[in-house]
Amino acid sequence: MIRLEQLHFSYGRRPVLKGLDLRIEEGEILAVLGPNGCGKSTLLRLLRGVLEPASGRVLWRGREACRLGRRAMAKLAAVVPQSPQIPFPYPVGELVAMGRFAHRSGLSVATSADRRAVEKALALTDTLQLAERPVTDLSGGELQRVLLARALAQQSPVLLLDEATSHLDLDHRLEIAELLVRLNREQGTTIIQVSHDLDLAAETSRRILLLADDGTPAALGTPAEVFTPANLRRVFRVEVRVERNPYSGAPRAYPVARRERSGLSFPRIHLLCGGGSGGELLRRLHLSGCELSVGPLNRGDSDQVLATVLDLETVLEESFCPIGKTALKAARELCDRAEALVIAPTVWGPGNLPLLELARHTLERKRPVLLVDPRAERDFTGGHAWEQIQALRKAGAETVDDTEATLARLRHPGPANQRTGNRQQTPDSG
Ligand SMILES: Nc1ncnc2c1ncn2[C@@H]1O[C@H](COP(=O)(O)OP(=O)(O)OP(=O)(O)O)[C@@H](O)[C@H]1O
Repeated sequence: MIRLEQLHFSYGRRPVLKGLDLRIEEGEILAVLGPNGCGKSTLLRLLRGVLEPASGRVLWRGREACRLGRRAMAKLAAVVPQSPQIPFPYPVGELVAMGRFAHRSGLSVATSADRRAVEKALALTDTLQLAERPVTDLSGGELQRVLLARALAQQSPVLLLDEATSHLDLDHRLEIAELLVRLNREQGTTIIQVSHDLDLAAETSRRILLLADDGTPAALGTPAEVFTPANLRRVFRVEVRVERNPYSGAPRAYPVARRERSGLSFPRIHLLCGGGSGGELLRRLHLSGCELSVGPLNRGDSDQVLATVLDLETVLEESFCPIGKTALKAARELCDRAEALVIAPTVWGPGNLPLLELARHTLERKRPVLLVDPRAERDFTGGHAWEQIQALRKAGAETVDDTEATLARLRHPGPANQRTGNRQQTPDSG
């Protein structure tokens, strides 16, 4: 029904949309998602023919959108705009009746069909009680429902919605979402909705077009195909965990954390931790935007669970098992790829003692090793771990007090600063 062919658009010299190819079939529900300013509303304007592409075409049943004319377009598509300026205090009923203009000629009076369409649209959007109120007095959410009523009164086969539920309370948001799905199912209305509500888009749409911030298409497919942590991270620069809504089965994206863009001087870091000693370091290093790998960690260890949530490259060892040769070898490979090794304030026992080999190995490769708040009292190996830690310090491992100091050190490419100097600790000093 609608075809976009190699669509490019610029405002002046500033390109906004680049290379969009898309087919929208009759009866489809398509959501267009993407960061602020990526060109979603511009795409709707191009679809309506209000804007003309710089190159490429927008075709409605084979006819170019920008050549269709206002009345012909209104018969094909009704629009719910993002934030319209309505300067005149029309009564709501009158504004909704304006949706009928494509069906009327000149100043002809409203027919009973027009009146029925308006009443039905007011009823469906729960705005009948607002019919006499001036539109300028409405709240944001009421106005959105009235604008949807105007679009419904138009009885066009296609609805173009630009963030049409952004001001609605939960009850009305769900009601309008259900209404759109019902219109689509019962009347075959094609719906193209721009939204920032990822979950609602996934619940109601059959396909999602994800635009990147440079206006290129980043992904197109079913919600399950498009909602992957990698796609959403790339487009929104946010770490998300994708789960399924247990009631509807639709994918649901939970933001885990925003990645800071200010990088560390060491773009790739390996972290040794375990037993919860890595919690804050894992989160903060991950947020810093560096590539973080971790392990070996025993399955089920709380640090391992957090590393999985954060989608980190992790070397695993079986639950409650000492760190074995295979895991150690895999971790050594990750250490070789890292520019720095951080060792969390871990409790040392015979099971994880071999990890300290990784620190020696990293120092031999002339890469920094940071020991975060090491303490003799955490050594449960009869002094072996503490002995090795002291040897590591002599060989150049740096001591840092806490997570903050670790990040501060990693922001600087040079050797340890005075605060992170090798504080001597004896088994008694703690
Ligand atoms: N009339 C205009 N003239 C010049 N630039 C414009 C115009 N309209 C929009 N832009 C710019 O084009 C880019 C895309 O705007 P658009 O409104 O399509 O983005 P959007 O994805 O809908 O954003 P949002 O999610 O914030 O609503 C933005 O950088 C915007 O500032």
